[in-house]
Amino acid sequence: MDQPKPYRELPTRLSHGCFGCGSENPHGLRMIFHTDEKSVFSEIVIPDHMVGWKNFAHGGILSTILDEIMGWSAIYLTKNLVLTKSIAVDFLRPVPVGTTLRAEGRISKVRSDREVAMEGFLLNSNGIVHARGKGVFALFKIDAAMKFGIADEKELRELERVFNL
Ligand SMILES: CCCCCCCC(=O)SCCNC(=O)CCNC(=O)[C@H](O)C(C)(C)COP(=O)(O)OP(=O)(O)OC[C@H]1O[C@@H](n2cnc3c(N)ncnc32)[C@H](O)[C@@H]1OP(=O)(O)O
Repeated sequence: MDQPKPYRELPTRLSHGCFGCGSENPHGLRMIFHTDEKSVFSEIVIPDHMVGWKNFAHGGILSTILDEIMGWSAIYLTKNLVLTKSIAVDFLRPVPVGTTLRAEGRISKVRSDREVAMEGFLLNSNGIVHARGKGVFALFKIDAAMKFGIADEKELRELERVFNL
């Protein structure tokens, strides 16, 4: 009999246009996320058209992936919606386009009910870290998210339902 997997996919495949995770954005990264309940992770192959220097992924794209993984980690692990307040990225090794990367995010410190510090990592298939990020995210309950216009009400209610926000 198959053993249950120690992780599961997050229900983030909602039809929206986010550059990082939107299933309906043909120009985006279309990231899919999994969790082991302590962190959130995603496997991604950076397409050729996101190149910077020859063969190396553009640093802005790597920063976006770190923002996205930290953002979804913050949503899932704190049960709030988020807006990025700040991120800082260390680019440690170039990332060749076309190779599989693993992005991982986790909580660094919950600072208040309105703010969390996160950390994120981009690793190659041997577990070597190519970039790491630190981010501060504003936390929003559904009503505040509605007031801020983060998404339309239908989408927010769907997020509230699937993530038990
Ligand atoms: C899908 C998941 C993927 C995530 C990855 C992608 C994420 C992104 O790219 S997000 C886009 C980039 N980030 C942004 O655009 C954020 C821009 N920044 C902002 O909007 C602001 O700086 C913000 C809201 C974070 C903090 O605002 P700031 O001015 O410091 O707040 P502050 O002055 O204390 O409060 C202003 C008002 O907002 C309210 N407010 C601020 N923060 C919150 C909060 N967390 N919850 C509820 N209300 C809040 C305050 O109560 C206050 O309301 P009022 O005027 O009625 O008194």
